Amino acid sequence: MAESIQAPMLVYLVTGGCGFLGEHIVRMLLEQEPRLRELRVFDLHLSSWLEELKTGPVQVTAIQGDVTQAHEVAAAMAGTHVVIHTAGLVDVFGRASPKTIHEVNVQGTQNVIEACVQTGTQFLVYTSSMEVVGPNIKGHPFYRGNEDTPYEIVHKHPYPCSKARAEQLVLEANGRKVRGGLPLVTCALRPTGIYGEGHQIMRDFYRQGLRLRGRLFRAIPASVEHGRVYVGNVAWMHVLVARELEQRAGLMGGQVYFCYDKSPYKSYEDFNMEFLGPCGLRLVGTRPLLPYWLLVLLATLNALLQWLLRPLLLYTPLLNPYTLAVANTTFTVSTNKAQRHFGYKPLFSWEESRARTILWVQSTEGSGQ
Ligand SMILES: NC(=O)C1=CN([C@@H]2O[C@H](COP(=O)(O)OP(=O)(O)OC[C@H]3O[C@@H](n4cnc5c(N)ncnc54)[C@H](O)[C@@H]3O)[C@@H](O)[C@H]2O)C=CC1
Ligand SMILES: C[C@H](CCCC(C)(C)O)[C@H]1CC[C@H]2[C@@H]3[C@H](O)CC4=CC(=O)CC[C@]4(C)[C@H]3CC[C@]12C
Repeated sequence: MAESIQAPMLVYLVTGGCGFLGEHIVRMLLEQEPRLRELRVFDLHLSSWLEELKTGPVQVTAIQGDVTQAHEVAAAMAGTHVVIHTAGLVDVFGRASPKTIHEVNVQGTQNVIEACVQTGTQFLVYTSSMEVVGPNIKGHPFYRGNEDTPYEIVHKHPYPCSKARAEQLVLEANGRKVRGGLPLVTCALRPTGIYGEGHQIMRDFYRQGLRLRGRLFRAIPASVEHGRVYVGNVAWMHVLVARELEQRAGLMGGQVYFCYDKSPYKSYEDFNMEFLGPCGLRLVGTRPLLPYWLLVLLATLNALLQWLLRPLLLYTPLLNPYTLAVANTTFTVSTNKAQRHFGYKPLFSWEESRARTILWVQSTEGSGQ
């Protein structure tokens, strides 16, 4: 992508551009990519906020489509230079079947890769996940790990299985010849747990706390650390990778990068309190109120109930054996690979990320957002 002093010429496509992360990527591209001529936003469900973006200098094209449909993906991608593939089915609660998760996350990604080859799109940035590495089902801690830290990867749950397979497909596709004969350059980003404006689970905890007269009850020991990353910084890393892939194809092609910033390492619940506390909630207990064995029992019961009730209704509580294992296992990332390879520095400080998230949580009260 040669630097141009003339009219902007690049066409980008963001799959899943109407989701939590996707919206931030779309807005960030419009703010931070001066070479953009057209931005295509491809999603199963188009959001109304896209309309307001259509009045700016960049042509924003909304495309309602399904990544599992190869022809829809290929049609949307014709003539694009870069694709940021963020669409995915994020489900660790049993809302979707393992088959559907596989179709969207794995087959959908395969369709994006084949469309790159078919249409001549040369740069592909994939939103992977830390879940590709862990936590594993044995509960082994990953403490301040980086992209090269050895870790026993054991997947059973459909979501991490699908993200791992999709990431592998993306990395293996690096170097394939696309239409016109140039090599495909791919790269995968692995965010830890993302937070920020639009984070639905945060909003759900907030509402639950309001219902419980301003209280949440500690379930996880404060000593279990989680790595979290602000959505604006995740979006910024995507934009930067997309921008740098051509110049640094040899270095970055086929690589994975953890997505990180300077958010503090804390337990899942203590981290959420950084935002929910200033919104008037309080976390009750310095230690978990229930013993761990009882939580395991409740989680197992929930899984059993989900299975029994499935013919009648979808029972999808937050607590299940998988979410309990993830929440109860230390998983923190400490790396500078993205900084070394393409000069990434978080765009938003921790203070700013926190302030923005608090404002958003406050704005969701009674707003039905
Ligand atoms: N939320 C998190 O903490 C993390 C998310 N990720 C990854 O980031 C990506 C985005 O996740 P979120 O924004 O949190 O989820 P989200 O559910 O808010 O966004 C996903 C978007 O993909 C779209 N989509 C789903 N199925 C589709 C299909 N068949 N065709 C076209 N579009 C489809 C949805 O409509 C939605 O707009 C996912 O790939 C996820 O695996 C990775 C690490 C952490
Ligand atoms: C829902 C969990 C917290 C509730 C625990 C309880 C019931 C004891 O209070 C969440 C704890 C950790 C979350 C996951 C983590 O942030 C990593 C993720 C990465 C992704 O790619 C997708 C989302 C998620 C799996 C995230 C999901 C919610 C938690 C399990």
